[in-house]
Amino acid sequence: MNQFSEMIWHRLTGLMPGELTQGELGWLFSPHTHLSLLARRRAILIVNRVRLFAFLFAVLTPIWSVVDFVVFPFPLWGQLALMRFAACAAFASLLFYYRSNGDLFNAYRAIALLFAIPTLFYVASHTLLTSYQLTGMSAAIGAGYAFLPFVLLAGLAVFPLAIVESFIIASPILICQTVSGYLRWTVMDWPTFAGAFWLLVLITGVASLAGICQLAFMIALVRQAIRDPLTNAFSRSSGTEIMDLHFTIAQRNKEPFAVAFLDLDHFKHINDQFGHEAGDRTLIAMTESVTEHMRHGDVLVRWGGEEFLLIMPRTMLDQAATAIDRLRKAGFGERPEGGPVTASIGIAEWSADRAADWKQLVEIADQRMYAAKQGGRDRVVSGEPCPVSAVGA
Ligand SMILES: Nc1nc2c(ncn2[C@@H]2O[C@H](COP(=O)(O)OP(=O)(O)OP(=O)(O)O)[C@@H](O)[C@H]2O)c(=O)[nH]1
Repeated sequence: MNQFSEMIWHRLTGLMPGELTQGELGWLFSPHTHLSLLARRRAILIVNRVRLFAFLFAVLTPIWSVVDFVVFPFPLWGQLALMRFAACAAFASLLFYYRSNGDLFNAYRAIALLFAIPTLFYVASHTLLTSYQLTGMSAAIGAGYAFLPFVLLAGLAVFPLAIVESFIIASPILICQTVSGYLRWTVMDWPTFAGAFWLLVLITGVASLAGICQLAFMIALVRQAIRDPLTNAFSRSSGTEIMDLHFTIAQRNKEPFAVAFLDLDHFKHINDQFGHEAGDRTLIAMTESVTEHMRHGDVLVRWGGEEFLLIMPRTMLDQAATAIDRLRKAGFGERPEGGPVTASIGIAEWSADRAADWKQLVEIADQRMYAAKQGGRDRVVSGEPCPVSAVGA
């Protein structure tokens, strides 16, 4: 990127709420690389918003029958009232029976169901209304029924969606509109239809932008909530959530899943001799080095003061030992008095160590870390009863 385009890029990204990092900006485009914690929180939020939407529509849809009753002849208002009560029942079912399980596909299904109800109502009511010759006030109110696709697409603004998601959700409605215009199913003349379609596209664009801004806010908020502010590693509370998630996946899919418990050696000495700030800098340097050299998909959690947990999904015990070896070779930074920062490390893998749950898995890794301390520090213990790898002790 040249200087000018870099400046423009910086200006643009500075406009995003929460000042997203370069990597996070890609998350606004597509959800496929989102962190599992972000995906889970977003799935829950989307389903909650679907239910809120369903509540509003369940209340408002039957109320409008009063207007239909005043302006439309019988049996038109009666038929519309039946459709409205059917739609109301569908919205109420969505409100009462749909719950989030934290899965994104479950959230997409909720949006699809929410949009399907007014779409069916729109098709049925539109077909019915075109069979009547309405004039005056009833024609004006009847025309209002044609606005339903606009309301639906504007409704996208309620959800924290990435660009690709908004596009996928909006395209069936836009395609249906195009087809109905092309086949002259619409009662509008061609220029009016083209103008209305253009407006629909604009509304989709603005609603998608609102959705992206919501997503950007959410990314920034989730980052603040799940990261340790000093080291930028994951905080303990989010670490437990990630452990729970990966343990369940590993158990369900019978996949390997390893963790390493890292505790820096003689860290208190750094604080005592060189002050707390030097200690902080050491922790930051250690985290940066591990983050740089760990595998994509692994997660570093600050478990306590100078204790860290490295979560390694789909990793067997020997593969975890190789990964830890690589991290140790890359180093954990330098002590203020000179010499390398070292760590005592315990590794455990759920099936090899027969851990019943993630807490037990962490407990085993913790015990092995303690064994590494007892064994003289600066070493790795990855199995009982004795250290299998003790380097540089
Ligand atoms: N600078 C800094 N120090 C911290 C932080 N959190 C915990 N500590 C310090 O880390 C030190 C941990 O000391 P110990 O548990 O005795 O561990 P150690 O000195 O590394 O000794 P061994 O683990 O036995 O090798 C304590 O002095 C804590 O105050 C932090 O965020 N910043």
